[in-house]
This record gives sequence, C-alpha cells and structure tokens, in this order.
Amino acid sequence: MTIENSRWSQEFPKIGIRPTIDGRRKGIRESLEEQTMNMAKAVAALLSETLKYPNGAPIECVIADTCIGGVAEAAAAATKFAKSCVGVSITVTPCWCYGTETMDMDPSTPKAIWGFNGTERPGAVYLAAVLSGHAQKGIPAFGIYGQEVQDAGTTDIPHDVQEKLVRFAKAGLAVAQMKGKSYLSVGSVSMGIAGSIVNEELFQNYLGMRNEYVDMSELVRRIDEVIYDPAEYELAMSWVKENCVEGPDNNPASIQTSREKKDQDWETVVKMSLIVRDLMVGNPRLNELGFGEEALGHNAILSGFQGQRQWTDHFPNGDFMEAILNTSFDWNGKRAPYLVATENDSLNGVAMLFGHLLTNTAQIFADVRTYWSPDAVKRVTGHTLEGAAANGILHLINSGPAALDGTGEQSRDGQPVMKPHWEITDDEVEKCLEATSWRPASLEYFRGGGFSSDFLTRGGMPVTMSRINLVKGLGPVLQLAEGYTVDLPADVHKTLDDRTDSTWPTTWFAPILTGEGSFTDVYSVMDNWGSNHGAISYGHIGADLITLAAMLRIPVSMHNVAKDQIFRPRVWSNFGTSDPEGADYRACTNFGPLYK
Ligand SMILES: C[C@H](O)[C@@H](O)[C@@H](O)C(=O)CO
Ligand SMILES: [Mn+2]
Repeated sequence: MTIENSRWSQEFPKIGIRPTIDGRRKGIRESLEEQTMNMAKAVAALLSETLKYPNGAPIECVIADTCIGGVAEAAAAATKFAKSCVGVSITVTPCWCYGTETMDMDPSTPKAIWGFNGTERPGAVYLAAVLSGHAQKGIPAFGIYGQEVQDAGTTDIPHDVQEKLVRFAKAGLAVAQMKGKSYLSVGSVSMGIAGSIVNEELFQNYLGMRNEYVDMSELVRRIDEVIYDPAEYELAMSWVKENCVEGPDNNPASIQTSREKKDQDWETVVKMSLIVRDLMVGNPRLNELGFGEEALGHNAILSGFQGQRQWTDHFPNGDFMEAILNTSFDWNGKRAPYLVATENDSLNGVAMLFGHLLTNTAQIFADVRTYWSPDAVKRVTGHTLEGAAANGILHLINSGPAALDGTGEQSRDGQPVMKPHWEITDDEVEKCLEATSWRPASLEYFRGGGFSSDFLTRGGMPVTMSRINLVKGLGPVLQLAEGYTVDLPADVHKTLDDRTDSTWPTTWFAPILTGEGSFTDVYSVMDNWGSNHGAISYGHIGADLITLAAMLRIPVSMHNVAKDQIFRPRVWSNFGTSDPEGADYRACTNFGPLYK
C-alpha cells in the first residue's frame, strides 16, 4: 500500500541552463556556438548524474533552445523555463556577452553564473560585468570562476567548478522545492516555547511557504469518525506488533497503567500517525471512502504537533507518530520522511526541512539538554572522555521525533550513516527497528500515556546540528555546528542517561572546535545555542546550509565551516571581505527576504 506523497504528484522544480554568447554574427558568435552549448550540456550532465530529487529520481535540467546573445533570446529562455517548472538558473559562458541584455532577471530564482576561465575569449570579463549588473539591480547571483586557466574548447568541468555548481544546485533546489508548500501547524504553542509561535513572515517572505493550521481536536474527530483508511490501519497495527518492541515501563509502580490501557494507546498512536500524515499530504484512499475534502491534505512539506500539554495531558503522546513519520520507513516500506516538529517548534522544523532537502535523509530532532565537561563526566562516572569526545559532549535527547534512522544502524563502507530512503536495505530497516524500544511514556510528564522511542545513536557519524532563531527587529538567523556522534562506554552512557529521562532517544554529540568565538570550546557551543532544540542532519552540511541561507537572505550567526568552503552570492563581498560574518548580516539586511 503506497501513499502518494503530494510532493511526488507535483512536478519537481528543474534547473534551467542558460548558455550566453557574444551576439555578434559573421564570425564571433558562430565560432562560439558549439563550445557554449557544450558547456551547458556538460553542466546538465554533471548535475543530473550527481543530484537526486527526494523520491530518488535524478534531477532534471532544461537547456535554453538557443544560446542567448541578447534580450530576445533571454526572454525566450525565460518563457521556456516558466513552462518547464524551472526553479533555479545557471548561466554558462566561455566568452564576452552583453551583461544586462543576457542576464536572468527573475528576482526569486536562485541563480549562478559560470564564466569559463580561458583567455582566448573573455568569459571571466563577462562574469564580472554581469555580476556587477546583478549587484546594481539588487538580484544577487553566485559567481563561479575556476581557479586554473583551461584550454579553449575543453569540455571538462574542473573539480573546483564542479563543487560550486553542485553546492549551488543543491541549495537552489531546496529553495525551489519548499516554495509554494505549507507548514501545517497541528495545535498551537506548546508549553510557552516561542519557536511554536508560527511566524508567518518567516514562512511567507523568507521561504515562500504558506501557513496552514488545524486544531488538535481534528485528530479526535478523525479517530471517532474513522476518517482514515481502516485497511491501512490494520496493516500498520500488525506491522507495529511485529516490529515495535515495547520496552520496560519506567513509571513508579503506583501509577503504571494497565495492559489494557497500553493496548488502547497503541491503537490511538497508530491512528494518530495515519491522520497526521493524511493531514499533511492527503490520501487518495480517503476520497474512495467518501472523504473528498480530507483526501486532499494541506500540501505540507513540514508540520508541527503541539502535543504538550492540552493533548498529552489527556491523550497518548505524539512520540510514536512523530518518530515514525520522521523515519525513512514504516508499514508501507521505505519512503521519504514526513517531517514533523515536536512541540510544534516550527523554527527547528525549518532547520529539519533544510537538512532534509539538502541531503534527502531523515533528521533527528532533539532537545539540546546538557553540556558534559570532561571533568563533570570524570566526577560522575570516573571515565576520562577521549577521541572526538575529549573536550566534552552535548547530550541531545527529547521524547518524540528523532527519526529511527538516527540509531546509526544503516551503514556505508562499514561506517554508520543515515541514508536517503532508496539506498536503505531491508536489513538496515530491521536493524533500526531492533535498536529501538518503545517505552511507556513518563506519566508524570505525559498523563495521557503513549510510547516514547528509546535508542542510542551509534558513534562515529559526521553530523551537523542547526537551528533557526528569530530576533525581533532582525528576523531569522541560522546557527549550525558540525561535529560527530560519539560512543561512550555502556556503563558511562547509562549513568549519564539515567540522570535524565532514560525512556527517550539519546545522541552524544561532539562539535568540532575552532578555538574561536562560539567554537572556543564545547561549553561555548551549548552556551550560544539559540533555543531548546536542534535539528541534526547526517553529514557535514554546514557549507550547504550557509549557501542556502544566503539565497534566502538569512544571516548565519554561528558556524564552524572552513572559510574556503563558504559560497555566497558575489555581491556579499561588496559588504566587506575581512569580516565575512558581518558582511553576511549587512547583505541580508540590505536585500531583505527573497519573497518580499
Ligand atoms: C516532557 C518535557 O515536557 C519535555 O518535552 C521538555 O523537556 C522538552 O522537550 C522541551 O523542549
Ligand atoms: Mn523538546
């Protein structure tokens, strides 16, 4: 039984490639046509061989029908792109062309220009000229200029150019994929968490998204009136019975619930999972069952569930629903995660969305709970932290939506990883499930019961933790920390975990230190974290996040990415080059959100 994800039934945005050329006929243009068009073809081949859409299909490029020598051909390309669902543009050229006559003028499409580094023809001169046009007109563009001179007529793309093309394309497609989609807020503000005050300006102006809202009582209506697919419910229940092992009840014996109540809770949490997914992306089966309106869903690429406390004080908590939806598989098999932010923390949800769109993988959502210094660990456990953990660790732990992929039970070359769903094997699905137990919820927190996922993330995974923060007067800012998940000796983990709520999933995280600013030490990372949550993505994706943030005009307040990896629109350097962080703030403020 496959549920059509509404992301699949809409066309994915494509990358439009614009070969620009010197328009002078009778010699110049004719001599450049082939080389210019070949550059476009080479870029299209590189990108569709390298990048995938979230359903696993290769990304698609659309090349302008002709080289673009002037405004008529620029307009023809724009028309073709509009018809072909192009959301990102890349201009390529080996030669001089007429800047403002050939440039892509669409203000909301992320755009880059690759100017061939050769000297027979002045591709770099055009690059500089057209980028100055983009600066003057307030339409920022990324400039790509290879380090080394190439010979005229070469069709290979040098490694440094490839890297920039791919970084740009990944982030550009993320921008284009979220545009027009919704954030579905299920419930409202959870326990006074400011991140769950959904900020329409952030979604509408910065992300091009729509905000949709439903009350949590909608879940009660759909449960009571059986507005879900009963056949899928049966399938899900039997899959859960077989694959989701209930762990020990940690509650004081006096308040533990009966077997009967726990069995009822399982039924409710499975129904909640079907219903929240259907609310997000719709479900054609509901139409067949007579629920045409509900079958359509809210076109949500991201959602948040308030849960605490109005729901959880009475009903089973959202942990199973959030965890399984965020995971890359369920009773229907392997599939892209449906992103759900716990406690309706929409700001952390946005960070999850960024991480997912850049990697096509599931995300871990966690409280940034405790900084453990080497001394504190030594005092409490007698253990000396070592390796990546030597300078201290952060305990990432929350009930709820850490994807089961976060167990680290998928692997590549023998190393733990979190993979895009189409690369995950059946055996790895089983391992993720085996590494997770479902613990009866802590009833002092969650009076309505439910089950929390409990697992321990395997160490040795490169990961990036990020978050969006909102500042009145400034707007959104992004922060991120690249680092590693770490293994602790089992008894050390147990001692530290038992001081918290040991029924929740734990990730031990060691950020990479630079010795400066927020990365002076691990304590500074914790101390500068903007709120209670972080979104953790597999891989060191800080540079991709920085490029994405610049496209959206969200400044980055904290990162530990090497300078030579940072790729922002060329005009950023007009805001200063010796202090890139300050220049980023000035540039973002100057241009304002992408969709004003
Ligand atoms: C159960 C508690 O209310 C937790 O959910 C709480 O510590 C949080 O996660 C706050 O973000
Ligand atoms: Mn939390």
